[in-house]
Amino acid sequence: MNTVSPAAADAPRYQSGFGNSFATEALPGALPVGRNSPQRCPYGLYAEQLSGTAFTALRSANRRTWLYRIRPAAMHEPFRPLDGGRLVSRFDEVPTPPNQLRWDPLPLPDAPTDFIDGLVTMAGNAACAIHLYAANRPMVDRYFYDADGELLLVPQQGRLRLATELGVVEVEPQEIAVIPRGVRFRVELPDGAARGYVCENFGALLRLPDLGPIGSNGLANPRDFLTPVAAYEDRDGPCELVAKFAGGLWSARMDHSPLDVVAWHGNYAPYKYDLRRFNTIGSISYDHPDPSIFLVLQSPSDTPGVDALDFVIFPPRILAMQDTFRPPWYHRNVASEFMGLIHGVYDAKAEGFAPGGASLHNCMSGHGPDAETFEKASRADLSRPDVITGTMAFMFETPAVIRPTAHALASAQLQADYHRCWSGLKKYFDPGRP
Ligand SMILES: O=C(O)Cc1cc(O)ccc1O
Ligand SMILES: [Fe+2]
Repeated sequence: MNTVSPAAADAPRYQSGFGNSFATEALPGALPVGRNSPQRCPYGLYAEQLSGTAFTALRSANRRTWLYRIRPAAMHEPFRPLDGGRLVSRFDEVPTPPNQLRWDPLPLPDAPTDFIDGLVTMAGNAACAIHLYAANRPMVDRYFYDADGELLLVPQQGRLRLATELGVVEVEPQEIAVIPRGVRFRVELPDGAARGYVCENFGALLRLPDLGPIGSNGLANPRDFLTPVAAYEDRDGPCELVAKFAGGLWSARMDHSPLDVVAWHGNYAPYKYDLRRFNTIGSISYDHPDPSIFLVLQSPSDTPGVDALDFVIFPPRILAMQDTFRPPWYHRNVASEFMGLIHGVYDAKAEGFAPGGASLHNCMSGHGPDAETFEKASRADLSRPDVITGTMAFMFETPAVIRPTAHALASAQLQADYHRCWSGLKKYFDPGRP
């Protein structure tokens, strides 16, 4: 039998809310009533629990989902090692230089390349791995899951259609998707080719930050997070299941699609978010605030107030601060900052930071606006607000040093002359002129 449920074939449908307890069924009555594991499930389905946190995690942090599926996830041949290509998990292959680093965009491939084969690891540490992807083929009869971490996908060019066990999520540039650890999925490319960034979060699940004095609304609002409704494919035939497990890739044969979940309920599920919905907050008096006001999602650490990983964006905004150098200040940060640009121009860099490119400013490495931006902003007319439009940059930030891979440091896209963007900064100091 080879059928797909309507939600697997049609435009994706979603349920709204962040971390909610959702319940969804692709066939009426597929969810057991009043219990998770009845002696026999409706429609002859198997019940399976997918746990994303320890069984005993506090209720506020506990995440699990009950799946009602055609066959349990256990049904596959043994995994065998698969060549990981440019995907690496060791971040100690080469010394990490304290240099400011910047890369041009990854070229789109010429050879047929699916999402998995198109992954290139740029950098990482114990908290996360940062990959780029560039692909031009859909995954056909090929499925993937990541046992090492949750995947935060940041498309930069082309849409992704993520057919997952829990339903279909479609994202375009300026939207993000999060696929929980262990959830199986296939990536289709509605626009033929796609490029973007992936942050593989090894730590606590991404969550919305507390808002403190901002109050009960603002930044990324929970209702703008969308989780798919149940959708399944009842497809028999040979396929491949690729796992990322303990740092390596593994491949197993299956004789049916693993996307066979007819109904599910729980709070461990993929979601998407449109970054254009972010409620950006900033200074309306003076000074450029810390970029923590642009925090979308955080992976908390065991130290209150210090995250193991932050996902921050730099969206369109209006700068009206008075007697203020409006772009980011020059700074050195105890945390390490990996940045990408989805669209437009980033306000600290006049040139060289292209959409699809990346930069890395590690712990205590000095950085800030390039010379051209400094000259302009230090003379700008502040009686008028700067309306920054048509841009979307982002940052993955961690307290641990972000270590580039050997491949990233040797890559043709690394800009050898990046440091020169500051070499034109003039010496204005004059002890005789306060
Ligand atoms: O380095 C960067 O461009 C990111 C950044 C932006 C900002 O507004 C303040 C601090 C910071 O690290
Ligand atoms: Fe910075």
